[in-house]
Amino acid sequence: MRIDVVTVFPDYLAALDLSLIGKARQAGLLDLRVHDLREWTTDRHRTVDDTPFGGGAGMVMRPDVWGQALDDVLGADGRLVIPTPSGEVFTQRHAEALAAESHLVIACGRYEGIDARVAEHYRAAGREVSELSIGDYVLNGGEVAALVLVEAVGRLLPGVVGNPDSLVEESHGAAGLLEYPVYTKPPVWDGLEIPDVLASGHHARIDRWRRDRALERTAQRRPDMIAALDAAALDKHDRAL
Ligand SMILES: Nc1c(O)cccc1[N+](=O)[O-]
Repeated sequence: MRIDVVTVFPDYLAALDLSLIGKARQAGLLDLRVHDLREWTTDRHRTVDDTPFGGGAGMVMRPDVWGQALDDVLGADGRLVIPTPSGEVFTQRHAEALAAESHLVIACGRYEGIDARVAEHYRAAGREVSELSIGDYVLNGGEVAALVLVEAVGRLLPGVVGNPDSLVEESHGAAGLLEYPVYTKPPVWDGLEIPDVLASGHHARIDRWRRDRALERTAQRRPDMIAALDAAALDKHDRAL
């Protein structure tokens, strides 16, 4: 997969040289390219923004500069992704869908955002344009969201995560539940012991205990996820909880 990130702060994406994503890039599993939007400016001051029509505080990023950049970077197969507080909330389902694409282009807005005609232009040209939010809070730009998107999508690519089984039981995974609590050595720490069942070696009981804790945790913290569960996914033991 190829992912292009276009931003006025390319150094912000340096963290993607580290850890699993960095290793995936070195192994050729992920072709990640970061571009400075100012490369597409034509004026002496390398201007990327201007005042908003209709008035109001802040500045808006210019459609002409973004259009030049995205025309060059999208190529024939790029799917445009725009991190924005006004987007659909990004979920694991979005990550899975984006991981199935061959080429993503992430346009990182700053200031008050990118002129709305940019998304409109590429939708009118028949492109898939995903405006996605990583959460209901205010950031200074899309770069942090781009880091989240690249990591969430990149780790799903074949060969990136060492043990693909570990992708199955995660929070927001196939079961649609939050992850159960995890424990490791020492068996007693600060006077706190691990749950006995986890040291029992009885795998059926351990599996049951883990599902019970995942259901309880999800019901307490994310009742919306419980409500979204397919009833058929709950067995009679689950319903008795
Ligand atoms: N929340 C936010 C923002 O304030 C600015 C750019 C992108 C996002 N977001 O993706 O959630």
